[in-house]
Amino acid sequence: MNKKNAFSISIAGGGSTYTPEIILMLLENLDRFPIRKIIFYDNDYERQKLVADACEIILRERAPEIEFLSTTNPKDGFTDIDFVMAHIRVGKYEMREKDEKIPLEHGIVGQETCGPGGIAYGLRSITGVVELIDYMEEYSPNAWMLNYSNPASIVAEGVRVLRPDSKVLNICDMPIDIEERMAVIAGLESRKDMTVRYYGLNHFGWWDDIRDKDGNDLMPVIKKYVLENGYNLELLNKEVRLNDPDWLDTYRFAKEVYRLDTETLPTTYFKYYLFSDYAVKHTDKNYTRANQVMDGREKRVFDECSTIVEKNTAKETNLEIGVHASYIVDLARALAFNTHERMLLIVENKGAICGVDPTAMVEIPCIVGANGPEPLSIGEIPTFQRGLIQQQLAVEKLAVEAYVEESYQKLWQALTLSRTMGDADLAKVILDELIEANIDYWPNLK
Ligand SMILES: NC(=O)c1ccc[n+]([C@@H]2O[C@H](COP(=O)([O-])OP(=O)(O)OC[C@H]3O[C@@H](n4cnc5c(N)ncnc54)[C@H](O)[C@@H]3O)[C@@H](O)[C@H]2O)c1
Ligand SMILES: O=P(O)(O)OC[C@H]1O[C@H](O[C@H]2[C@H](O)[C@@H](O)[C@@H](O)O[C@@H]2CO)[C@H](O)[C@@H](O)[C@@H]1O
Ligand SMILES: [Mn+2]
Repeated sequence: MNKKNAFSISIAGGGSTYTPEIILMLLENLDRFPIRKIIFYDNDYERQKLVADACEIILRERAPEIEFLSTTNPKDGFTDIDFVMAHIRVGKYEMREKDEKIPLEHGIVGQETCGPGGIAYGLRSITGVVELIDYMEEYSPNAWMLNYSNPASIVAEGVRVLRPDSKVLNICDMPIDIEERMAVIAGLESRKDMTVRYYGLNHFGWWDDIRDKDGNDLMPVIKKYVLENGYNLELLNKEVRLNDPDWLDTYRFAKEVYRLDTETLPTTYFKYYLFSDYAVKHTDKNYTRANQVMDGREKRVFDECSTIVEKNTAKETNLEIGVHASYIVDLARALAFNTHERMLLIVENKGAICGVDPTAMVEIPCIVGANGPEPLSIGEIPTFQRGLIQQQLAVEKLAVEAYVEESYQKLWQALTLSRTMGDADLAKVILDELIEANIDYWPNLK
């Protein structure tokens, strides 16, 4: 990594709906994190072009000194790079829609990262992410990859098994988003005014200690609010997802999840694992989240990019910065400037959570410096959490073993073991439909 000068960034998945907000975030943070070059890399030229053309205009207007390139050529995309920020969606929304609709057709949870759909997505993502790692190591061997391509748990396990020595950090912004909500509930300016203890797998974790900087326990005040409202902030007039009923429901539903264990505060995705009947009943199997995103975020972002390109200016753009982006800048800074910031990352357990497989890829607080993350010890956890983690971990490990060994049997076991699934025969029916749908993406299972 070139520490003396400004940094060079490759955004892999340049055509992502999140790319413009990442660019805006990087621009807003240039004083903390100087940049000399930004490259967009994607394997879909058409999709990336519109986003790239709009971002080129944004960059020209706000930071003309930054060199910009967009490409579908791996050598150009990964040469002379300090950080790869990766957010690819292998199979795009077309395949997300199938991941969601195939299980739902059989009365089983159909979700981007949970249950059979999440496993299907995992088997597609591993190939794409490993390919990016190989490009990075070939053309910029000292670079770090900050990866948030989903499903992060399965991707992290796949990378641990297939590229154990790679400089890849897997991250998620779900806990960040919830912590911002907790800070509002506790009357604080920002989540950075809190120190948290959190443990679990990605999209499958709990907070068991939250304090302000003076060490005061914030759990009681947050729990009191969550018991009635979940993480929905409408009561405080701070809700930012007013146009997004699905997310509002998910944040609100956290109160039901909380009631199941009032010692900890949960992440939202337990709605799908622990209350699957509710989740299925409240999903329209003909118009799932993939359809909502295609008609919502994707349309909004691409329409706005078109407007910028047509007007040849982004001075009045309504594109916004999200929490999704800010977290990656903090992480890149921690690595580049050895800040030793405390951050939640997905890392190998190695004893941090007692009673959980040492090779599990767990999401826990780490101190991040130039050498990468140093995980903090969590210690003993309650039986309820340990039981759930072990079961979900087995699902993720079996999915990766199935991918590596091309094993139909192990993938059937993975689907059967998912808490979202009941019956092994039904798991097999869903698996067979997923195999057919993923013919262009999955290994040939025997
Ligand atoms: N970790 C998190 O908390 C978090 C939060 C939000 C989104 N995400 C993830 O970010 C990713 C992007 O989400 P999105 O909704 O913007 O998707 P999107 O479909 O809009 O963008 C993904 C891009 O990846 C490209 N792509 C697909 N396969 C590729 C490959 N093999 N090589 C290079 N490019 C490839 C596509 O062409 C597309 O342009 C998804 O994986 C999503 O799940 C993660
Ligand atoms: O259904 P989608 O595509 O809108 O969201 C799926 C993603 O949801 C989480 O990310 C949220 C994030 O928590 C929130 O802060 C904000 O940035 O929006 C994101 C997406 O809407 C989750 O952490 C991701 O892994 C999912 O991909
Ligand atoms: Mn996530």
